Amino acid sequence: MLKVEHLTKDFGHGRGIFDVNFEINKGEVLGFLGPNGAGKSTTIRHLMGFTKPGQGKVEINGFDCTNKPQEVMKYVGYLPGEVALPDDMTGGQFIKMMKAMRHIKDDRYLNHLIELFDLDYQGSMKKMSLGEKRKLAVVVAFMADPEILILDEPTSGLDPVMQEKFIEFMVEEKRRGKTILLSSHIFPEVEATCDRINIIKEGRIVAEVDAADLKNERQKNFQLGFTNPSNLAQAMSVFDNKKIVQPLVLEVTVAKERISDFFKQLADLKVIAINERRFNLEKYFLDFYRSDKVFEEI
Ligand SMILES: Nc1ncnc2c1ncn2[C@@H]1O[C@H](COP(=O)(O)OP(=O)(O)OP(=O)(O)O)[C@@H](O)[C@H]1O
Repeated sequence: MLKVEHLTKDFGHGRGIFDVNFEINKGEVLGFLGPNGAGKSTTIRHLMGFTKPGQGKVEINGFDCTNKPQEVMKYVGYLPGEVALPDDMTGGQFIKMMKAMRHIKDDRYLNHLIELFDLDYQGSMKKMSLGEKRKLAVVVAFMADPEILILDEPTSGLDPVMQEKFIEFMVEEKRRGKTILLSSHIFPEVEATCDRINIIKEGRIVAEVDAADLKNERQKNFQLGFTNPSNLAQAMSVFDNKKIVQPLVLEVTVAKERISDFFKQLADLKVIAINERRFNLEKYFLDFYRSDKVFEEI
C-alpha cells in the first residue's frame, strides 16, 4: 500500500537520507524510530509529495507520491511534526474551512474525534494552548476517515491523558484496518501499536524489528548463573543457541515450543540463578544510538 524504494535525498555534508527502502502492507502499522536529524521527517515529506527524491521513488496505493500528490492525498491523513495554524480564526472556522477544502459532507467521524479528544474548538486559535492546537490538528488531519495515516511524532505536546487517548485512537484505527506509518520517540506508543519497527540512523535504515520479537512471542532468552567454570562448561555442551554474557552467566535462546524441554534440561545442571531477559525496545534503541555498534539480529 505504501512503498519507499531506494529513496535518496542528499543535502550535502552527510545529511539527508540514503537508499531508504520499506513497504507497508494494507492494515499494517509500521513504527519509524530514529534520533533527531536521522531522516524521519525527510522520508515522510517525500511520501506527502512535498519534496522530490534525488534518487528512488515513493508510492502510495500505486500512485507516485512525487507526480500524483493529489491522488495520494485522497487516501492519506497526515499529521506533521510541527503544526502551523492560522491565528486569526477560531477552531470552528478552521474546521469548517478544512471540511470545505476536502469536500467532507458527513460530520459523524469529525464529531467522534471531537468527543474522543475532548476538543474545545470554539475559541480563537491565537489563545489556544499548544496541546489544544495539537488536538485540533489531529482532529482535522483525520476527520475524513482516511485509509492511511501518516503520523510524525503525533503525541508531542500532548499531556499524558491525551497521549493515552491517542494510543487508544491508534489501536482502534488499526482494528478498523487502517494502514499507519508512525514516527515517534514514545516507546509505549510504538510498542502498543506497531507490527514492525524500522530504525533509521544518519539517513539509513539500520534495523528492522518485528512485533513478535518485541513481545517475545517466538523465542525467549534466559540467563543462567553458575558458581564455577566447570558447571558453566557442562551447560555449554547441552544448549545449541547460547553465549557467555558475563564470566559465569550463560544466555540461552529457546524457541517457544521448546520451553518445557529446556526446563527439563535445567534439572540436570547446577544452575544457581535464572532470569528471563525480555526484549526491550527502548534499551535496544538507546544502546543503538549511543554507540556506533552495528546491531545483531535479535
Ligand atoms: N531542506 C533541508 N536542507 C538541508 N538539510 C536538511 C533539510 N531538511 C532536512 N535536512 C537535514 O537532513 C537530516 C534529516 O532531517 P529530518 O528532519 O528528516 O530528521 P528527523 O529524523 O525528522 O529528526 P527530528 O526527530 O529532529 O524531527 C538532518 O541532518 C537535517 O538537518
